[in-house]
Amino acid sequence: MGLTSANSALKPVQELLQNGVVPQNYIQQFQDDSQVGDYPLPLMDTPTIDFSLLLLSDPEELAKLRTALSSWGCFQLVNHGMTIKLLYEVREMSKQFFKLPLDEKEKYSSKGDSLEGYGNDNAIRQGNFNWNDKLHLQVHPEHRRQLEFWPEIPQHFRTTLHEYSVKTKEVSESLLKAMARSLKLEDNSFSELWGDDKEDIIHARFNFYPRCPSAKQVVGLNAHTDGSAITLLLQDKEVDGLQVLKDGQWFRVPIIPQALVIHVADQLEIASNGIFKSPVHKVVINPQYDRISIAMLPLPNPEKEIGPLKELITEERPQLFKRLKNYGEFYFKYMARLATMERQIDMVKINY
Ligand SMILES: O=C(O)CCC(=O)C(=O)O
Ligand SMILES: [Fe+2]
Repeated sequence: MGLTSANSALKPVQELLQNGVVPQNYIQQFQDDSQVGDYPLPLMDTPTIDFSLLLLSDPEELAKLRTALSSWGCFQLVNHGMTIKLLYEVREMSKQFFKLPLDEKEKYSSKGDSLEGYGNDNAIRQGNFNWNDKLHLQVHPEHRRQLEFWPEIPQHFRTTLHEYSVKTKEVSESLLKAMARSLKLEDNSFSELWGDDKEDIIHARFNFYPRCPSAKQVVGLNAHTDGSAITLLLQDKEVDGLQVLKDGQWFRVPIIPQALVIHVADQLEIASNGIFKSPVHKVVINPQYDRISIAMLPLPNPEKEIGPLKELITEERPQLFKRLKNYGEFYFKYMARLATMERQIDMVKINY
């Protein structure tokens, strides 16, 4: 990689348009029109799942959940108990952080090859770059927080993120139980895989997608699956852009302001022996409006070996994935494969 491209890879995307020209690294070679940002795509019509009914083990809601997890691999979760005020504050503080002057944000820049901090992933990408800046923070367990990456401006950032992390943990634990129940398994079947309650991990990824006059030529996040167990995504309340792939067709994910978009991620697809699907998704860019999103990513402790649950391995459904530790490391190592639309998780299949 030459000096210029290395520099523009590391420079925040937000700073790239000062001379009005999109750097070549960011220009995508789309194979067909349906890949382009404003192509009219159908809306994802997966059902909305009511968290309060899952807590009551409502049989219809559990059946809806199971269908959503094994078809789309994602759904919209409502009545999750997070207040409108909390969701408002999380979205607001994200917007305010990315609006800060560059030198203020750079106090929290990622160092070396650390995942945490402010910056973008483009330095580790081969192929075309993403029109996305991020702030990545590990929020759980609390004793592993690296507070030097946690913004002090806006003022309530740290306390609000703490509150949001605690709620995320509650919701994700209950969701994993409901997911197990939807397969007629013991409540703790998935969560036991994650390891000690104090050592399981949650990362937060704040995404910022600056508006771009050449929106049709760039991509916010290239097609990918998430490397966590599940993802709880808070989308921008006004600007859409998230798309999910199902049976070879892209669908737009509608905005439901009070909902969380829940994705099955790779480590849950592995644990469910492939019954639940980790969906390929991507983000397109808006020519007029900036977009934010906040992805909360619960995952097992990397020390813990994970693999398909014994109860889900049968003669009709033989073991699909290998057992392994530290899926995250593997996921990042093969990140570049995303450009070819191959999922990293397919490489840990027994018959790969
Ligand atoms: O911005 C979005 O809607 C999706 C973000 C996402 O896919 C991610 O952070 O992994
Ligand atoms: Fe994602």
